[in-house]
Amino acid sequence: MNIALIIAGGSGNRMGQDIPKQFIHVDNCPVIVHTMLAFQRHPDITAVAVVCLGGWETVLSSYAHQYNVSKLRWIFAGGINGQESISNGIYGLKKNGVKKDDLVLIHDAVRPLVSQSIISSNIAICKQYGYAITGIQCREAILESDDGFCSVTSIPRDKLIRTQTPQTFRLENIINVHEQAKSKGIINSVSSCTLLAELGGYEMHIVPGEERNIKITTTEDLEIFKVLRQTSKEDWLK
Ligand SMILES: C[C@](O)(CO)[C@H](O)COP(=O)(O)O
Repeated sequence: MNIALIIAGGSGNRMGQDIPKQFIHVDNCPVIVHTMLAFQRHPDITAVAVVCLGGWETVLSSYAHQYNVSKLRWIFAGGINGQESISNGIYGLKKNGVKKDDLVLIHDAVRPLVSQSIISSNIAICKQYGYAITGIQCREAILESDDGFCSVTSIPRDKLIRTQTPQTFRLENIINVHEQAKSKGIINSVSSCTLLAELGGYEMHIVPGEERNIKITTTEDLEIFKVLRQTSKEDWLK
């Protein structure tokens, strides 16, 4: 089985809206539903699971029903940060009988423009190498700053990869990573790939990402999302 595990545990403070960003409507459909439908449409995705912000589970279920997200099978409780939310999701899958060799595509709820080809490549690369991380070459010059106002250092961009999601693992492997993190007291890693990097010793194979696979963080991103939907090559988006 290939399971999309969508992480929607965040409250979206940076958006400055009353509604968490994953539940904001764009073109009459909540962002998280756009995201679930992207996975639902992929023929190799067996099921969708969502790690949901507390108090929004019923809303999510009724949206899934309303928009016919028939592959949504599990909703798990969100954690206090990304690492804990992912952990809740993978242990939830294990408890619900997902097999250790099954693939888990961990994806941000607020990346609704993930393409069918990124999903296909994640599955293929994970099957071949064990760990698939979507990423995109850094094109900008990068400065390092402690306060955001002043910098005296730049970081060479040639080797820098900006990570996106999905980040894909066999269930057994990602559970093992979280077990190790627990035993080492690592509790606040920002993503699965940063956790693997902190633990060390993992070869994370990069799946080419896309600029349009944006993470909706600010109200400006919402505007960008609307425009990108209209100019998409993927017909079902329009
Ligand atoms: C996983 C991620 O999208 C990789 O770019 C990113 O780290 C998620 O960050 P957030 O803190 O959940 O917004």
